[in-house]
Amino acid sequence: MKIYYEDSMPYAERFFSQWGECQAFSGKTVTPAQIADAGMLFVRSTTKVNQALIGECKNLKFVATATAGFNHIDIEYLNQRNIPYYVAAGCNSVSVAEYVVSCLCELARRYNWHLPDKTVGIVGAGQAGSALARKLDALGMRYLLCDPPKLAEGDPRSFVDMDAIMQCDIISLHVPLVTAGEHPTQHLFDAKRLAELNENQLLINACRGEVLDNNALLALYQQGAQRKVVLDVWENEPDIVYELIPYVDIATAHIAGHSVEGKANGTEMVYQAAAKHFSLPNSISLQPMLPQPEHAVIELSNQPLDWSDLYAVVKKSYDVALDDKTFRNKVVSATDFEYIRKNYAIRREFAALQVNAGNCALSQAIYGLGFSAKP
Ligand SMILES: NC(=O)c1ccc[n+]([C@@H]2O[C@H](COP(=O)([O-])OP(=O)(O)OC[C@H]3O[C@@H](n4cnc5c(N)ncnc54)[C@H](O)[C@@H]3O)[C@@H](O)[C@H]2O)c1
Ligand SMILES: O=C(O)[C@H](O)[C@H](O)COP(=O)(O)O
Repeated sequence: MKIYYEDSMPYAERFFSQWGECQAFSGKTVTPAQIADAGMLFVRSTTKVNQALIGECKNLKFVATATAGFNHIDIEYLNQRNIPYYVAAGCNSVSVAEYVVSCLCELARRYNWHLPDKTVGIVGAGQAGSALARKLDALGMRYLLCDPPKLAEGDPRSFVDMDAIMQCDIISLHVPLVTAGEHPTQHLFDAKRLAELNENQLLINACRGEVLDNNALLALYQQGAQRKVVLDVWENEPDIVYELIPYVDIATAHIAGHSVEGKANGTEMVYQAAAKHFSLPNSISLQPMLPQPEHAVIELSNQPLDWSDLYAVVKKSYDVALDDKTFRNKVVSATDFEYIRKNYAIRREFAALQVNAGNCALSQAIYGLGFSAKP
């Protein structure tokens, strides 16, 4: 059975070639004819899987995406054709949470905030929102969760409504793009909600661009309003509202989930799911393929720790300010946006860094964030 995979899936060749003939394609240029004989189709979010692309794939038996979001897949169409599909749920939740932590540390330094004084409103308490909550616990920060679907399912955690979220110092969005139904998220932050925020609150969007009305935000800025905003995702990527970039505090190119582990987990999860579906061999594991991290050990045990040490450890592992700088200097077109995503620097998750931080409240916070203790 012929396997096609999007060329942005790391380690795909090594995982899938054991099962037979497999071929990479570019999400940007793929044509229906190119994948017409596909038996399995593995993608990331830049390939739109719909009738236009797979209408002629008569032998297609399985579709999978190595991403958490799946709004690029026409599920109704797959269901109509009885083609099973798989989503790598949670593959990059730690990466997204660490992106948000890096933003918090960067902005705490910039605005002289003491993070434990801040309350965070997490909208969407799924994999990424929950991973963030665990990191906030480590930092001693208070948070509220808003997730009406989870509440309706009987999730035992406490949930609040959007009115309570709007009172939080920091609001972090982790919902899927949902355009219809009982709990839509498209333009959840519309002109009205954006206007209701005050200039000291921080709004972070690292889920889908369409959850925040980008033109409404631009209009607000152009009227002279001050808003603290972090945008990793944008409406209409890659051809985004470029005029927004100078106004926002941190601007990045949809890379919150792009740690080495976050992307590679997606490929491995797709491999395991396809192996299970077709009863294929599944003995290849990801861990030995991962590269050694650059800053393997940080020694802090000989000094009294303060918050600046914690920020420095986070920065050494992942410095979102560098991504922001690259973005600001480079992005004036869709091609630039795509270029940054395709050529993104190697970024490891906190766990890849060993820290010897001694034993005090802040060293516990460092380990709680996910950094490994030096043996
Ligand atoms: N920037 C990135 O690189 C990046 C990386 C991963 C995921 N994402 C995006 O973030 C989204 C969330 O990721 P995840 O892994 O946590 O997915 P998830 O499915 O585990 O969690 C999403 C949560 O949002 C909740 N939700 C749905 N509608 C809601 C609403 N109206 N209000 C509040 N909550 C609502 C769901 O019940 C669910 O618990 C993905 O769908 C994807 O679009 C972006
Ligand atoms: O939904 C997800 O998992 C993320 O948004 C992911 O980073 C998107 O994947 P990409 O566009 O890199 O294929």
